[in-house]
Amino acid sequence: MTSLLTVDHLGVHFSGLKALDDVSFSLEAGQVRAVIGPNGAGKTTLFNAISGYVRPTHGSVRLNGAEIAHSSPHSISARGLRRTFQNGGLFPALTVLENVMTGLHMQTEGNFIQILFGLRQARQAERDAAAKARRLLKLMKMDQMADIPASELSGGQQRIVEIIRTVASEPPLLLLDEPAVGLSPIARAQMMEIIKRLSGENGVGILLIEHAVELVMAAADRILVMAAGMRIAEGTPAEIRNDKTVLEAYLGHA
Ligand SMILES: Nc1ncnc2c1ncn2[C@@H]1O[C@H](COP(=O)(O)OP(=O)(O)OP(=O)(O)O)[C@@H](O)[C@H]1O
Repeated sequence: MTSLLTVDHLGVHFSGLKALDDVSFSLEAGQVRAVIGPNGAGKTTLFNAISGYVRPTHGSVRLNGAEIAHSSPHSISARGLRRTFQNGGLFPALTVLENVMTGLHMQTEGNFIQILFGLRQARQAERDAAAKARRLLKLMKMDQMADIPASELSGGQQRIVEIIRTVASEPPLLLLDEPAVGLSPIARAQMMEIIKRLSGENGVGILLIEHAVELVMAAADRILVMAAGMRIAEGTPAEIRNDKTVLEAYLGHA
């Protein structure tokens, strides 16, 4: 069976430095895979190489079996792989609802001609988009924030809205870069619930970089551990917790 995402012997070299060295793994629909490792392990480089922001030196990345390793970020995104960034911003002056609706426009841009020539249909499309955005916000327990400007949200709430905006277009594959960084314990629990719901109920494949070990252990189905650009371990949370190489290389004790 073809996996949703297959990363095969992927390498990224920066003038001699092997930021990513021969990394392989796969991700299935409905699965959450975490990537962990100390600073400089190559996690961000891995994300950049998968999403087209960095050109791989070696190896391949396949999305539903189709090679995407040398495609542009735009074309990779159009094929259904979406990502968030560590400092990805919302539009501060727009309301939470409007921000989520910007994520839906990707789906409706095919209706451009309709928008030009059929104002009535366009208004209906806009109403449908607003209703869908509200449904999503309600599902993620953010509906009470819908009509306030994004600038008035806390950092953690902004991150949650950014994820809702990213998933509004229903991508089959989502890359989340440190979704829980700087979140309060409550927001962290909410984030974990959102991640589980997206994968479990909506079947989204999720790849996430995360330093919060408790979130990783609770939310991930499988974990990839990296150090110095290389994959040093791969397995279920229970396997990783007891892996001697991981304890030595990552957690600093055995
Ligand atoms: N554009 C670049 N040019 C040269 N070296 C780079 C570039 N991007 C990353 N590196 C180097 O590649 C290595 C891996 O960096 P990367 O940012 O992928 O690690 P990381 O695991 O994401 O770290 P962190 O947890 O600190 O974000 C580091 O040594 C980094 O300095």
